[in-house]
Amino acid sequence: MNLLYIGVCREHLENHYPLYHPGQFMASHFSAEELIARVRDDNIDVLMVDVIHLAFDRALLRQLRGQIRQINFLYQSVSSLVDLEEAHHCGILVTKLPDDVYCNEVAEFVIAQLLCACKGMIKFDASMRGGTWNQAITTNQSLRGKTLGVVGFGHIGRRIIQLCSTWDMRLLVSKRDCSNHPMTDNATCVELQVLLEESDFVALAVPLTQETRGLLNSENIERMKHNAILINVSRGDIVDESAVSNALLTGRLGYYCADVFSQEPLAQGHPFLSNESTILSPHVAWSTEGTLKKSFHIWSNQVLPTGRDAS
Ligand SMILES: NC(=O)c1ccc[n+]([C@@H]2O[C@H](COP(=O)([O-])OP(=O)(O)OC[C@H]3O[C@@H](n4cnc5c(N)ncnc54)[C@H](O)[C@@H]3O)[C@@H](O)[C@H]2O)c1
Ligand SMILES: O=C(O)[C@H](O)CO
Repeated sequence: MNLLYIGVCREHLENHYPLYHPGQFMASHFSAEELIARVRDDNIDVLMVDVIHLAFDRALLRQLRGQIRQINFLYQSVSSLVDLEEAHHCGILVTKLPDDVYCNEVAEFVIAQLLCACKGMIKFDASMRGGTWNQAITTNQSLRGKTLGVVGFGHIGRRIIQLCSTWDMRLLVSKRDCSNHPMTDNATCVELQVLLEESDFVALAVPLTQETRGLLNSENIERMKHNAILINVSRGDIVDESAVSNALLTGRLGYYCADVFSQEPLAQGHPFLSNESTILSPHVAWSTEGTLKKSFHIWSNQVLPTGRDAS
């Protein structure tokens, strides 16, 4: 079998799972034509995918039909990355990580982002490294008595609520349908609009779908409290990044903490990089030493042996 690793951090793979299947490596930026040519020229039959800028849509899958047996994602959530029905028609097996490999770690990361923003960690640290002892560079905020709103109540959203349930905060969640469970796990289920209007901190924990793309647009950002903190570990395109940048510049939003971006890696010169009210990380919320090992192990074991096809 011939594997092509796409957008994978090779150093992580080598450090945490030296038993990985040998294969070729490709960076994450390329056109559909380049991918098709590479697959054909190197007789690739399995794609091992982490960061990628293309979606495996109908047209691309049809071009890969007959050559690629499997697309194996190092992701829990692949809804926005591949047309699953078409892949099935094309005889391409799509595999992904199970849903609960690292939801705890992502929830912990959200809390780290929240604390960093509320406690001014980055600003105090930068000011000290700049040689000043300035206690007034920013002001700490308490979490007690504040309202945290979590959009999406799946594996990650539920874990965030669980972890925060002893902090004397008011906890809100928005789900697609609250009617059966208005109160759950110490959190009150409300409509998105209410959550945005009443939360001091908003964390996004929804998949990228047609419904959630651009969910945090300028109109919805306007609904948020002045100086609110917005946290995004879900997918970059769930927010309108330029609306967020503007809201940070005008002081409408207090902080944007983001682990995910519309385009990854984030382009040099992106407005988020020069804004003091962003806290940024390179899509690592999921990756602790333990989850890296576990994920690489599961991912490698999912590779279909040669001779077996997707059916
Ligand atoms: N940054 C990272 O390292 C990292 C790691 C894992 C997952 N993620 C992202 O986080 C997302 C959430 O992960 P999860 O494990 O909680 O997924 P999940 O599928 O367990 O939960 C998502 C929840 O969102 C709900 N939902 C969907 N559309 C909604 C909408 N319009 N309004 C309200 N709720 C809606 C779903 O019903 C579901 O309950 C993933 O889809 C992925 O994009 C990021
Ligand atoms: O969806 C996922 O599993 C994460 O974003 C990890 O890349």
